[in-house]
Amino acid sequence: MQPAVRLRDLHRVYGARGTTVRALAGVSVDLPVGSFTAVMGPSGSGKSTLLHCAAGLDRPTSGEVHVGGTRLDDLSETRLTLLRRQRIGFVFQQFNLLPALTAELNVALPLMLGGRRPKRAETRAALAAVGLADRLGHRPAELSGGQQQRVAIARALTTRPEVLFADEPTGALDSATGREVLTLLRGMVDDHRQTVLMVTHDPLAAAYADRVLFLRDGRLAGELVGPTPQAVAERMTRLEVGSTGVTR
Ligand SMILES: Nc1ncnc2c1ncn2[C@@H]1O[C@H](COP(=O)(O)OP(=O)(O)OP(=O)(O)O)[C@@H](O)[C@H]1O
Repeated sequence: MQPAVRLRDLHRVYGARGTTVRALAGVSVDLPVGSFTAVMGPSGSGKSTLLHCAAGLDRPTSGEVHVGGTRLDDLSETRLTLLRRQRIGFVFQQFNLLPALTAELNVALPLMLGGRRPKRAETRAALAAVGLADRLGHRPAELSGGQQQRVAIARALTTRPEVLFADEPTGALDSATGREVLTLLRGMVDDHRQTVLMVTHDPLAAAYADRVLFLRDGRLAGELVGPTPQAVAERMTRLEVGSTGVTR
């Protein structure tokens, strides 16, 4: 079966002559449909760059990115924008909700941008699914951080994306709220066979995934299948000792 995401020999070099940074130095990996994968590694190891290239938010310098059967890295900007809207969902650390819009309208927005007039029942069902049926009319400033992240997840889910890309989705949340968000992501994979790729610094968060990919200096430096927080933390400690990047 075709993987949800296929990355082949991805390289990403930033900057020009003299001051170049090699953020990705040849990453190849497949994400099976209906899998939850976490990406970890020391600071500067290329995690966000990998996620952005895989999601079509950034273009690799060389290599191939496939989402479903579509090759992304050589699409025109217009077609890439359409594909992102229709087939990819995003959740970021800082929620990225529009402050002037209610929760309900924030959730409806991707469908509207896709040229559809969303049914009220649809957006309400998405908010109910993340436990926010009673917060439809609230604006982001009237919601807690965890509630805002749940709105962002509901928004990402309304288009039923093939792949959800999450960049530190629990980074701005306390641990209890973070666990709720991770349980929602886990449920998307288990109940709806969606595919999730999540960058995180937190071994507890990574342990919600089926598999953890470790990056070091822009390269894959191993993986853990069926990760436990302890095993992830141990592997991270070893990686940080050997990394040439800034460690934390
Ligand atoms: N737009 C850019 N221009 C120049 N260099 C960049 C750019 N984006 C990232 N880099 C560099 O590429 C490398 C990888 O960055 P990236 O953000 O992917 O790392 P990361 O593993 O996500 O780090 P962190 O855990 O600190 O968020 C770093 O050395 C970074 O400084």
